[in-house]
Amino acid sequence: MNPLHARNAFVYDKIINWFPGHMAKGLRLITEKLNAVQVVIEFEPIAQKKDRLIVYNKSDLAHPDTEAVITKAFKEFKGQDVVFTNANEDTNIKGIIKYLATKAKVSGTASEKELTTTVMVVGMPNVGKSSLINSLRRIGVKKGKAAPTGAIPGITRTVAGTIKVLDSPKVYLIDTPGVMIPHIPDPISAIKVALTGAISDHLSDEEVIADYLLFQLNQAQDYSYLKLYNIKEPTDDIRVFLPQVAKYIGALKKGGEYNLTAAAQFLIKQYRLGKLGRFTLDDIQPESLARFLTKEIEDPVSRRQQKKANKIEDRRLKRLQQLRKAEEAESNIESKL
Ligand SMILES: Nc1nc2c(ncn2[C@@H]2O[C@H](COP(=O)(O)OP(=O)(O)OP(=O)(O)O)[C@@H](O)[C@H]2O)c(=O)[nH]1
Repeated sequence: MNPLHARNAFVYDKIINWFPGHMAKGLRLITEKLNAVQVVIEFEPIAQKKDRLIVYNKSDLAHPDTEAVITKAFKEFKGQDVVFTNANEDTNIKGIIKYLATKAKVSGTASEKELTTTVMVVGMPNVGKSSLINSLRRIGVKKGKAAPTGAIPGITRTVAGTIKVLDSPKVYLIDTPGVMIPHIPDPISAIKVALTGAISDHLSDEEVIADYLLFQLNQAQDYSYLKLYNIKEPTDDIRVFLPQVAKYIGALKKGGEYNLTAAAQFLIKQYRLGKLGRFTLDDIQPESLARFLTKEIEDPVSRRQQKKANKIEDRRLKRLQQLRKAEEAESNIESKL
């Protein structure tokens, strides 16, 4: 095998903006409903004021070494527990149910009081929110699918009603549509997000995503693609790589030319299914995680979003107070009549 002259860095400068109407609506509904829940299961930070449980789902696809580093960093810099799950295999689901049960509070009418936890599940499209809810339901109440799932982002379109995942105490979950920040400022992050399936593939060029995948594989000196697709020599050139993959899968256009888009789509799908092995796209070193977790507090986008969410929450509380006052005034009048 010839030594590979791999690229030192991946160069890409396209900014991807994807914030369809249903996401804007979803974000609004999530913020509005936040008052009604005790716990938020998050796939990324959104609700600083609530009890939060951060879930790293699809842990079966990530590099196994990353779990310990992430757990330690979240504990150290955020005092926050994280859970690693595989929602398709019900891995680590029992622990989540136990945690949610500990958060139950007394609710209901005076005659029928009960212990309840209401939980909102939030995160980017395609991270497995609905799959996690179904898994919690399978384990908690031994019941089948309640939330629709699928490999295309945007399956869940609205903030649905509650789904029971435990009987005693009662634990209810609220599924939400996948939401993203409207603007991903860094083009490489946008490719990573696209690779995870959080944005529609056609928005970012599939061949660029496949090129990034090749770059990552070569950086990790993971040449499993040679055996997988019957390729003789490692390459870091997507123009050399894609035709060989197209040949392997028999993707040809009408004139007999290799269909490179089909080859790129195939590779992306293989990555998402874990066929290219378990690896993590982000740099999960203790130092870079420390930088990320401390920067998050300073991130102007997060702060702006938080400020906006706080404002909405304050407005809702004010409105609630006004309504209560109006109700009290009305009942005073009625009692005098
Ligand atoms: N390998 C693996 N795949 C998973 C896991 N959880 C979910 N998936 C798959 O990921 C895809 C998306 O899952 P969903 O549960 O629909 O994701 P979602 O976050 O609800 O998606 P939106 O409705 O778009 O927000 C499906 O094809 C699932 O089978 C997991 O833990 N491991």
